[in-house]
Amino acid sequence: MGSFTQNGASDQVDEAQDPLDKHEAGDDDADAYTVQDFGVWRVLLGREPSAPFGLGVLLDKWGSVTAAYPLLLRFFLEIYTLDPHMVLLYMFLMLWEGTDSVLRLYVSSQLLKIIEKGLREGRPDTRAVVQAVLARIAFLTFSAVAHWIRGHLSARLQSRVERHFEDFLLRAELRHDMPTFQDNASKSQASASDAWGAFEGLCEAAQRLFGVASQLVFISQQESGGPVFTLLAVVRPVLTGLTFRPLWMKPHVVHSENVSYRRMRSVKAMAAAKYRGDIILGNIVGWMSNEFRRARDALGNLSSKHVSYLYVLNRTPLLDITNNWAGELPTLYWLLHAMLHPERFSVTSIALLQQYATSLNFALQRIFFITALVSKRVADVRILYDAEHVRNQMVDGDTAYPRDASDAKGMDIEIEDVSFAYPETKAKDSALHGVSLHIPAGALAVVVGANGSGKSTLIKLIARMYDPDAGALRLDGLPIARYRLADVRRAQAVLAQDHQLFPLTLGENIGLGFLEHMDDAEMVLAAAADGGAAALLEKFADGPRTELAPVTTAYGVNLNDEKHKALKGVLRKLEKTAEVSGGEKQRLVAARTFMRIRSGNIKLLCVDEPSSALDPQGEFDLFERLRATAEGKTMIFVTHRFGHLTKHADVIICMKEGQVAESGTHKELIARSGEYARLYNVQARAFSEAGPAEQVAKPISS
Ligand SMILES: Nc1ncnc2c1ncn2[C@@H]1O[C@H](COP(=O)(O)OP(=O)(O)OP(=O)(O)O)[C@@H](O)[C@H]1O
Repeated sequence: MGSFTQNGASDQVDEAQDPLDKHEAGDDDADAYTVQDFGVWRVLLGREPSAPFGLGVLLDKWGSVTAAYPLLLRFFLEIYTLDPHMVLLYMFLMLWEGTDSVLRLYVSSQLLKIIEKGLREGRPDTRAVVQAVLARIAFLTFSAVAHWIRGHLSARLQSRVERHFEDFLLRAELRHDMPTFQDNASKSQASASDAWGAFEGLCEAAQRLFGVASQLVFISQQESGGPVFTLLAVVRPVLTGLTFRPLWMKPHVVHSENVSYRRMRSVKAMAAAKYRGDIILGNIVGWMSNEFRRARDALGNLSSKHVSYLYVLNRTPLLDITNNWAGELPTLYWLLHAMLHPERFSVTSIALLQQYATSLNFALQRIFFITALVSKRVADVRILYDAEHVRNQMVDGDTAYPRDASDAKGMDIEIEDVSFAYPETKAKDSALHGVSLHIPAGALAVVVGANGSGKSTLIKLIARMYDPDAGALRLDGLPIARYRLADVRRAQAVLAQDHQLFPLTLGENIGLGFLEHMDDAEMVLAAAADGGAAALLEKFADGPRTELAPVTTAYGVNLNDEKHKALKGVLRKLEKTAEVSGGEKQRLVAARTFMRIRSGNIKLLCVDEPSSALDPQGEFDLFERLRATAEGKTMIFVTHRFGHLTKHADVIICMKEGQVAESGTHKELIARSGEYARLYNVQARAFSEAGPAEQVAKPISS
């Protein structure tokens, strides 16, 4: 018999053959990759240009950097215009810090030379020593001050840049229509912090390049340095840099196939607060401990250290040996030089040569590291700007709605042979197929039908959240897609079952229905009363100014000591969230719709079962007020309850399996004894079979 569990974690350290193995690199497969295991990790390594010592990769990356020049120019100009003075000063200080090493070398070489001269002549030149020491102190002081100023500038500039790109990304994302938003491929992977990372990283790369260039020039011109020494000192860092190919620089995918490791992780995840109730009630504490221990024992010595670390361990020691030998070249040069020109040699020159070699080695190694990062920074900038090129899948129209200033208060809706499947279920079952119906302006339509029959989908198409795949949907005689989307939205109010409360005040949550009067306290309170939320507002001390779920910024650190009880108390009171019940939330959302109806622009009101959590009286009151407030406008109510609404309906549309099963008035549909009558009778029977008390709520009779 099959099992649902990954049982026997202990005997499953060795896993079955990975099905991905068969994708191993083939010569003609552009996307090929190879599979390697490191500890508990399986790494799929993408193919890269093969070149000796990674030189090809390096050139390739620089190529991509130069190709991105126009984009980088835009990026820097955009940041520059945020605060030109601050940006220029920041960049100047960055470059200045780049010369830090060469200035350090210069100052200490001067000091060493003066000391040596003093030692040789038997009497130190006090004046020169004092001057050199003062120069060194001045340089160190200036350096520290420059660093301090840059730290301050960096904190401000970073926030400025991040906010600027947060705004950019927010605008790019907010303009997406529903299908685009739901399409994962259109989601930007960029973040505002990447923007700052790119700016800072690129400035740092320039700083390092400047620093290395100045060191190379300085050292090659020194008496105790020279071009040959400079060349030899460069060999080791260049070799190390070119052979430096850590995992993070390679295109790769990491995952773990190890059942024991995965089991350990999932049991550990089960300790989270949200599972605690189920764990206690299910009495599975003992099982969890045993399972964890079994998995732990099965893993034995297999390493689960970060895969980057394990990857580096895997490389041949020959590279390290060669690099270390290359590092000895400057020493060999000194020895040779000392043997050939013993008169030119001194302790100072040896100290200086050593300093030069160390400094160059460090600076050049940093350059290779930074170079690897530069191409990532450039890619980040590209991804950032790509966010604005995502095209909406729905095309906006250019006709104003309404087309004329007619007195018609309602919206005429014609649907002809419409079919539609949700983007993520394309090619599978359609949510609607061959739907045709007509709701005249000012009519009250009630849509009924079983779960999943397509009622909400119909509303979503009328509200142009999606476009039909086939057929025509006309508003006031013109295809909906011909109208400007913003105009259509302004003329519609949709109250559905899945609205959310925003992390704003209660008043704002209502006021958002009519932006121009959002701060009109009187109007907000009146809308709250219509939505049945007036009593709720009074419940909170801050009334409409209450924030239910304030944005949380507060946190405390190291407050466990008794001494910090007061601070802990303050933290507990800060940014406290408040709760409302499901029914109260629906009342607040309904109040927002009443606010929207008050805008005076509404020609269509769609109400899609917004009352699932309301008590019967609340639901009755809500529907009555909605009908009264939207009198004369077209109204579409989606409901499962056959009650007072169907009595008032001009047309009832009965949906079944994505199609209109039938439509007509209540009387007509009951007389037809079709799907509507069947659904109606299911409810009616429940009432007629119940006792007399329940019969009070009996549905309307035919
Ligand atoms: N966002 C979505 N993505 C994919 N399929 C969806 C989505 N929303 C609805 N569907 C599917 O479309 C079909 C019609 O759903 P719809 O929500 O219109 O039904 P409904 O009649 O309003 O149902 P209910 O009475 O349960 O609210 C269902 O098969 C449903 O699973």
